[in-house]
Amino acid sequence: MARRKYVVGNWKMNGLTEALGEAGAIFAAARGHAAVDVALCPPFTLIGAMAALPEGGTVGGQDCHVQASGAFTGSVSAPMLADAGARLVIVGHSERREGYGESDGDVKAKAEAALAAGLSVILCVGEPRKVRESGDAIDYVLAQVRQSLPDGFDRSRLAIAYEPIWAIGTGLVPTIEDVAAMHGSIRAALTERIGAGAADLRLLYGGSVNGENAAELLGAGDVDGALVGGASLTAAKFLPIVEAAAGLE
Ligand SMILES: O=C(CO)COP(=O)(O)O
Repeated sequence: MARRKYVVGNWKMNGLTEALGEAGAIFAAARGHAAVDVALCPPFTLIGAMAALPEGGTVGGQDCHVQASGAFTGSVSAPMLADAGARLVIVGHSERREGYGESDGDVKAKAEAALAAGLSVILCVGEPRKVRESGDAIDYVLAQVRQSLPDGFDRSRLAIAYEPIWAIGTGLVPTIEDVAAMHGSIRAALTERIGAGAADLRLLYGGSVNGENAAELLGAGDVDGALVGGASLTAAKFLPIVEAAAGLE
């Protein structure tokens, strides 16, 4: 099974109703690139409206609770995301792991809850700067992959995003060789775990991806797409990344 390129925008805590125009422009242009899967993950408040845009497009959440419902003030469950029109959810983003103390076990439970609700999952992993500098980045990330991977999953509904924490929002990116080495190692760890089917899983790179560096990053070995933060907020910045992915098909 050939892996289709996958370009996903993570809007983080950005976006009011007026930003839906950018989403509409992104979805409309993305239709012209049939070989690339494009999705946007806005804040919870915009999911329903974005999923209902006439341009049509794939919409996701940025987090979900492990339970389907209950007394969890302020939380949103995976079935609620699906009900609002989301088709996927990001779990284990470093801003959740670091900012909200989410463990690998929590991330695994969230991924399982999302899959059970019929959503696709983008499971994030990535090392802090100190770990990169100490030379242990691959071991660190593989431990995250092994411990946060859901038990038993449909390969078409799980993607892994490698996002080195020091590259997020900083303008810094690893070398292409380091990206390829990390993605190759993640693929090998997945193969150990689930066998040859690991070749079907999409591995995304995230961290300061923009229109200028996208073609090179997306062309690295075992890189099947990008998880984009800042450059996903406008069509002008995001579409060049989609075009770079399309150019690699
Ligand atoms: O965290 C990210 C996407 O999830 C990456 O963010 P930036 O693209 O802004 O570096």
